[in-house]
Amino acid sequence: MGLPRIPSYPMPAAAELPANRVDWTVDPSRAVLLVHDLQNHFLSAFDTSAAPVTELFANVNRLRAWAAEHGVPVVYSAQPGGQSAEQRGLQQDFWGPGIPDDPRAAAVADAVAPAEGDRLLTKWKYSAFVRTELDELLREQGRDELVITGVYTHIGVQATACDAWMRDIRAFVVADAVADFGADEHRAALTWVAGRCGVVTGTDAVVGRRGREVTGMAFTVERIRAEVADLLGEDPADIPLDENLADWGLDSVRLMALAERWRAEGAEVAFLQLAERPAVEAWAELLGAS
Ligand SMILES: C=C(O[C@H]1C=CC=C(C(=O)O)[C@@H]1O)C(=O)O
Repeated sequence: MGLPRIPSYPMPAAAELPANRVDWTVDPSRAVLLVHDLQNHFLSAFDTSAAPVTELFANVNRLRAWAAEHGVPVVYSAQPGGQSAEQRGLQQDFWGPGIPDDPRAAAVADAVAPAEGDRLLTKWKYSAFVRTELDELLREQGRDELVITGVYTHIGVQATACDAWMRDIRAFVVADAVADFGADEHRAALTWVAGRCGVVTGTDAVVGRRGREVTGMAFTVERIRAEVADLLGEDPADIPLDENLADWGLDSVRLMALAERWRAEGAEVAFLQLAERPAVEAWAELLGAS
């Protein structure tokens, strides 16, 4: 009993996604991003250095960056370790004792760890709505769309998407930001969601070129400074050119948002390069700014 060993399998590509029955598209002003159960215990069933987990982490981080850029609240669900048989209920019959009483096993994987301001839900059942405050949280914020990422596609992800439908909340399952016991279960879950309760989409389609129009503007020191100022809610004139922007509150999620935005415009710049020397002048050099 317990989790299977999951062999590596390729993440589905955009061309392989099932046809959706409805034509909803994600609206950042209505959406909440859910990172579902990406805890070390559940990920230990995979080789986390291989597909689909490598893509899963990268795509969840792209979505987190998109969320930071568009003011989309981010919610993490996580089950507690060391649950009693009573707390486990029927989960005990299907999966045994679950997450051990070990903080490392219960922690969200470092690669996608929550950022400051993200909400954490303690989860008890397959659906992230059951015995949690997810429903209230959406309603409090006047939001009715849930963008779902995490594991496992045919268990909690599918159950949460279905539960969202019961509550008239539009679920979007991001096909390449979820992972499963194998390619067959992954595909079957996506097909069921697309036909019965939500929309199946891909990371590119959510973050893609939708949020911010490609400006076609040349990179200049002033443009970079203005974008940094905009992200930090500061006046561009106050942003120093040669100081470490981490000291100005530029965290890794915002940094990812910038890398994502500039890459969408064709700039060959990686998050790690920006993180290495986080200053306007250094980035201007990287971007070949005039
Ligand atoms: C990651 C999930 O947890 C469930 C799946 C397998 C084992 C479980 C457990 O042992 O608690 C969970 O019920 C999910 O809801 O998809």
